[in-house]
Amino acid sequence: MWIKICANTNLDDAKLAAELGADALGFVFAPSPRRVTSAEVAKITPHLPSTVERVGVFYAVDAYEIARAAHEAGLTAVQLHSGVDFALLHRLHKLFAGQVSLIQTVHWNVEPDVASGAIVAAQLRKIAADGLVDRVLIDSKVGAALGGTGVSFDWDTARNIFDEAAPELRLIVAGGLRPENVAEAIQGLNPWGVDVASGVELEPGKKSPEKLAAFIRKARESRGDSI
Ligand SMILES: O=C(O)c1ccccc1NCC(=O)[C@H](O)[C@H](O)COP(=O)(O)O
Repeated sequence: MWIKICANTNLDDAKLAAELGADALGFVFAPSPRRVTSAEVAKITPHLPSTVERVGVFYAVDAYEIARAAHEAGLTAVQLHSGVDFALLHRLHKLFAGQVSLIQTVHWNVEPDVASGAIVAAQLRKIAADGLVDRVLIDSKVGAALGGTGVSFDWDTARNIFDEAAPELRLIVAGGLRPENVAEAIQGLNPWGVDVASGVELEPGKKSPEKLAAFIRKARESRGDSI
């Protein structure tokens, strides 16, 4: 089970998450109460174990801007978090030349009258057919908010879609995960990975050591991973 702890803003939280066994740490460059700059992240990443992925979360902005930030901040992966833009993905793939990996987010709109299941399934099929990225993060869209919402999407509907739409993709579940529900998400959706921001916080931008430890332990236990 791949575990990403997202929206880190300071060295203490990032080091603790790595010590507790996170596989990846996220830093939000998109507009957010947890937003960081590449200069701030550059002071954190040199102190992290080299085995831990450092993921920058970006909205679709200019490819060179993303590449500059990734280089300055010492990122090993970029997560594109505002719609699927194949031209941008291909530009970044070329610029990074295998040095920085790409994760594409697909949003599940939680509004009850939106056919989110069908929309997500269609996007997954297109991403799989394009063939450039194999890691796709599914996150909740709540009104205009695209991340850090603390809201889960409809796991019951998602279950069949994840199994059928694009079995070749490595799916990462996000949106409203917490220590109390991460095992249920893993057992119900069988994702390749899980991702959390607000569910392990004391307040926006500050992690709770207890929640971090509980989240990572419960995610690992639910798959029978060694802790
Ligand atoms: O976390 C944010 O504040 C955020 C804001 C805008 C875009 C993305 C953001 N986070 C990206 C992530 O990968 C989060 O882990 C994901 O949205 C889940 O958040 P949460 O529901 O709070 O666990």
